[in-house]
Amino acid sequence: MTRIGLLGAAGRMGRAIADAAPTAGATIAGGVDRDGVVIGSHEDALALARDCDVLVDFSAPSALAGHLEAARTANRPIVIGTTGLAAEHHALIDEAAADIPILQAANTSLGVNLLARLVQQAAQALGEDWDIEVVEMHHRHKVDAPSGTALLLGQAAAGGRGIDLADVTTERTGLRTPGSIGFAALRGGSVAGDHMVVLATEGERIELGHRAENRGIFARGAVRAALWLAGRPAGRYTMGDVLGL
Ligand SMILES: NC(=O)C1=CN([C@@H]2O[C@H](COP(=O)(O)OP(=O)(O)OC[C@H]3O[C@@H](n4cnc5c(N)ncnc54)[C@H](OP(=O)(O)O)[C@@H]3O)[C@@H](O)[C@H]2O)C=CC1
Ligand SMILES: O=C(O)C1=N[C@H](C(=O)O)C[C@H](O)C1
Repeated sequence: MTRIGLLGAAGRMGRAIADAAPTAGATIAGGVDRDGVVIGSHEDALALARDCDVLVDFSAPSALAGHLEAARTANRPIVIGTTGLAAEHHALIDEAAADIPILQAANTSLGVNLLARLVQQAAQALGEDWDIEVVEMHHRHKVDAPSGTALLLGQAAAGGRGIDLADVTTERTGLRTPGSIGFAALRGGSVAGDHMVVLATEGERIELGHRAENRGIFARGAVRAALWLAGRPAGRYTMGDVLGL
């Protein structure tokens, strides 16, 4: 059975993945966090990487470089679910993906990845007189905003229009810029993750959305991604590859 090494093991997602693994077809080889061992006996990410088939990282952007280094040194595949990644983090992932298989996904649920396809199609079918706004709500503990998923959905919409998201993100004051894609982030309570893409024009609007009822959907998706990634050649992969979308 595939043995997962958990990075960020003490966190909400780390615990959810440890719970989901046995029924999703994997075992947990061990888990480490900022302060070392959480599950098993490995002292750090490198020791864990050497003793597992695939790493799964749901921690924080500041941990990414060290986790990639451990995966590379031990020659292990790694699933990265951490969000809040900047361009420099994506550059590190691209570089490491020359040597090892890496799957980076802002959202590992089937529903959100299908939603991204629907958003892409809708944006492609509708003209620029349809304004696009992405609204998300998460629990009070979340630190990054907009969520990684909101950005993923924004990128899907921009892709449908054949443009780069970076070129059409908008300021929140003054008159709305035509063709821009806007974001709104709400934080509160225990919301596992709600996302809504609103496409609005004069007289009508379309709302395409997804609500996560618990973290189990992300955890099962992460385990599925890990099973899929183990044994692949070096390269950078997406949940779309795993799910055949
Ligand atoms: N791709 C997806 O489908 C999903 C992605 N996420 C993302 O996963 C990440 C984790 O989410 P969540 O579990 O809720 O967050 P938590 O804060 O509960 O867990 C993160 C864990 O990582 C640890 N950590 C932080 N920095 C470091 C570091 N430098 N080195 C080692 N460990 C570190 C934290 O330790 P400490 O508490 O000491 O800081 C904590 O135990 C977030 O980026 C979130 O957005 C979440 C859900 C789904
Ligand atoms: O932090 C969370 O909880 C979540 N983060 C991911 C994101 O930023 O999109 C995925 C999910 O929405 C839950």
